Amino acid sequence: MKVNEIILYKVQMKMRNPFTTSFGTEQDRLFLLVEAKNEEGISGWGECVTSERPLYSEEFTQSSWHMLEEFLIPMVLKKEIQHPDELQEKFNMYKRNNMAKSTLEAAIWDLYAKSKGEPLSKALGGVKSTVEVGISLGIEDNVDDLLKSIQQKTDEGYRRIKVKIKPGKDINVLQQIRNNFPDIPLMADANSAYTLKDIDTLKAMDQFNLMMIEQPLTAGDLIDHAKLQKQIKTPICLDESIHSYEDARQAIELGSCKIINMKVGRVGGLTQAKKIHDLCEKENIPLWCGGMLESGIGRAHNMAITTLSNFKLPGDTASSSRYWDKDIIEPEVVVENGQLHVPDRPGIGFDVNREEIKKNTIEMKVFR
Ligand SMILES: O=C(O)CCC(=O)C1=CC=C[C@@H](O)[C@@H]1C(=O)O
Ligand SMILES: [Mg+2]
Repeated sequence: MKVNEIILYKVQMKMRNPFTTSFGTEQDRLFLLVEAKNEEGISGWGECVTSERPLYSEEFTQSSWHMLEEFLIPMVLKKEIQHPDELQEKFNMYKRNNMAKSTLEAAIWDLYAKSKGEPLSKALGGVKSTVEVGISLGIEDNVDDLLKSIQQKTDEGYRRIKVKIKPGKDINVLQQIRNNFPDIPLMADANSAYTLKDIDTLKAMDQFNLMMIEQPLTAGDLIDHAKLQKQIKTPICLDESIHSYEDARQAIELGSCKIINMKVGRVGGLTQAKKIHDLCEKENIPLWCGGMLESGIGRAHNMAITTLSNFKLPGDTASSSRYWDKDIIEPEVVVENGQLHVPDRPGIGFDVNREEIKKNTIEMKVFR
């Protein structure tokens, strides 16, 4: 397979509602798309999950644009590629910058699957045709609004509710949620807002029968999470601490977590995600697929990877309409009774809406 042309798009789309976590609020998404075309004019698509500012990790949208333009695209353009797995080794001469790497690699995976006439889920080794999903709710100014959102999303059939917590908005919030929803599958994402000094608060969360607490401590940490896991009942799920296969291996060996939130962009692409998936399956560490407020292209890739056997817990891949007045794919992603039907058409299985992409593109560059 040879990639004849690559187009890099910088896209600006306003989400329907602001999304607040312990490290900030986002509503105007500024992200990148990569379109990779082969000799037959077939296009594969990938989405970069960075934000405009490096709040989640060290990467941000402009850093990814530079990485792709200067280093990664030239490694792929006009080169013969037998299989997308080859890219991880090529890209690893450059340190980290996983979200930038993942954008291009995902586009090549989509193109590879399309050129074989195979759904991306199948090309990845997926075994499911439907996947269960939950929803991630941002921090609300007042708990009543949060309780209303939980009721609405539970009524819509989402299989688990993820709420964001931070010091001062944790025990009181979780208590009110449990007072109103004693039995719903519930988890909390701290986005690294705590330290071991908060051990009493973190222990107190054991009373709420949470499915997990996601990334309570510093991004990148494994040691303190291992100490914490020994002191609390609630399973720890890691997100911002797992950037590679090695991180996952060490986290499992240290006992830093019992669950991992898989984000294809954070780990550098679908090939690395598969490797981590297989390790976790062997070590009985269940996965679920996290989200990064993606458009439909990133959402489609998330659906495909979630079909692998060890994605055992509902992820964050909610409906397009949760985020966008109009998504850039057709049909849009629609959750029905807490489930997504994975398309069995070639590649990501959705058509891109070029008009919608053009309308939202603020910059683009064609590489031939
Ligand atoms: O709905 C989604 O796409 C998930 C949103 C979500 O929970 C997150 C998005 C981006 C970074 C984080 O704030 C957070 C997460 O940690 O999972
Ligand atoms: Mg998280």
